[in-house]
Amino acid sequence: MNQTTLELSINAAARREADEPRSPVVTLDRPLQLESGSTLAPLRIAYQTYGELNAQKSNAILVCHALTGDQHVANLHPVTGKRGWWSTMVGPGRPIDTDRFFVICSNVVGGCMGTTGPASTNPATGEPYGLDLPLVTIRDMVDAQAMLIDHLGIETLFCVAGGSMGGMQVLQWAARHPDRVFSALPIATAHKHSAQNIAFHEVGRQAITADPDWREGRYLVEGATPRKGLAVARMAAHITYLSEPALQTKFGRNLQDRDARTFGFDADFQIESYLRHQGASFVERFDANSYLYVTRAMDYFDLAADAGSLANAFMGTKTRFCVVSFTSDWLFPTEGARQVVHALNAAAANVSFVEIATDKGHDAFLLEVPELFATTKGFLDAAAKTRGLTRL
Ligand SMILES: CC(=O)SCCNC(=O)CCNC(=O)[C@H](O)C(C)(C)COP(=O)(O)OP(=O)(O)OC[C@H]1O[C@@H](n2cnc3c(N)ncnc32)[C@H](O)[C@@H]1OP(=O)(O)O
Ligand SMILES: N[C@@H](CCO)C(=O)O
Repeated sequence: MNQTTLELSINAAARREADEPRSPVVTLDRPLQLESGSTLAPLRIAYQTYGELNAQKSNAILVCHALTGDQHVANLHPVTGKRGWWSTMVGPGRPIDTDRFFVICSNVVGGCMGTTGPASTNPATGEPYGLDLPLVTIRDMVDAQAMLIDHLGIETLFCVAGGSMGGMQVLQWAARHPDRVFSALPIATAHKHSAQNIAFHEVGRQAITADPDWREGRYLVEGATPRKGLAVARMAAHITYLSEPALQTKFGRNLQDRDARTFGFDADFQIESYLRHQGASFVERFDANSYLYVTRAMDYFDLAADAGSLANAFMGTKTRFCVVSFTSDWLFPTEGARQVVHALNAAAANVSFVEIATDKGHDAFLLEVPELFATTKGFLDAAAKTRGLTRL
């Protein structure tokens, strides 16, 4: 995406948001103090809300998005035109029921859908930040969200929920703001990024920075776009979101629109064609520098190291937790979820744990998995009862 296209996309989002009164972008006066020691100002946060905030402001659910997600949880996406990434989960009568709850989701700091990120204008130069944006962490993402929640006048969130990197934010919220999180639903996640996951991220980043059109991160200023590098990064990453049985069932060794092998390097196999499609469509909706920043934020995440031990991170918490994992998720395996559950038990927290049997892999949290819907609904219903939340 060159600068013009990116601006068109962001402007399209802004135009759409202007049409929708509950889709604002807020510019906060207070600078964001980053974990690195730098500050970020002005801080722009783009967000979406669904449902109504009750008079007591006690029914707010913050949904945290994953690596390449954004605030468009349950509405049509302004760039792709597709339905929101969790529209199966969030909406009237859905497990996260917007007839009952007020749902908020903001684009993370470092992202590319309206919140301050590397494509935003650096006030010091008048040009896109590029790599001059300070590094951001999961904690910084959460601190920015806390500023948004303050701005909305909400003291305590009824629930913070999310999958993958969204789940990291859930854990960080519970550890950093225990009094502001009544319940927490971390899905397909871990308290730290594993060596294997850092390795996959590094492959993706190398693909981007090796693209001559990356231009040391100045591609927006220089009118280029590292499309090939970003597409390859996505292709490699996308494999990790699926599972071997799912790939086998979906594609096997089937040929793509061919009766016989061509004995060349075209996308002979369906799986090759599929990955090329995933790479090409990703480039249309995501910014390469954002990919560097947000993957790096995940790499640095390590709640146990920050707190001395994982149990310390949650000691004394009153938040009730439901930790969810998927049997075929090899990116965030169940073992990582168990470590979180053990630490929560050691911290005497109120925690339940659900491992869902599925062959859909890591991205199961984005798909129609009835057990995930039932778990989410059951957890929220029980928490709402404890909280004394009645219907609106
Ligand atoms: C918070 C967040 O995480 S937001 C970001 C989440 N969104 C994404 O990650 C988007 C890309 N990821 C995906 O599509 C993920 O696979 C999922 C899990 C979200 C969706 O999974 P599914 O519904 O099973 O879709 P599937 O993986 O089969 O992909 C379907 C796409 O592949 C295309 N496709 C399928 N087979 C082939 C093939 N042989 N050759 C080329 N393209 C193919 C389809 O046409 C479809 O394209 P479209 O998305 O442009 O309409
Ligand atoms: N496929 C999702 C989850 C990755 O962890 C995304 O792109 O954000």
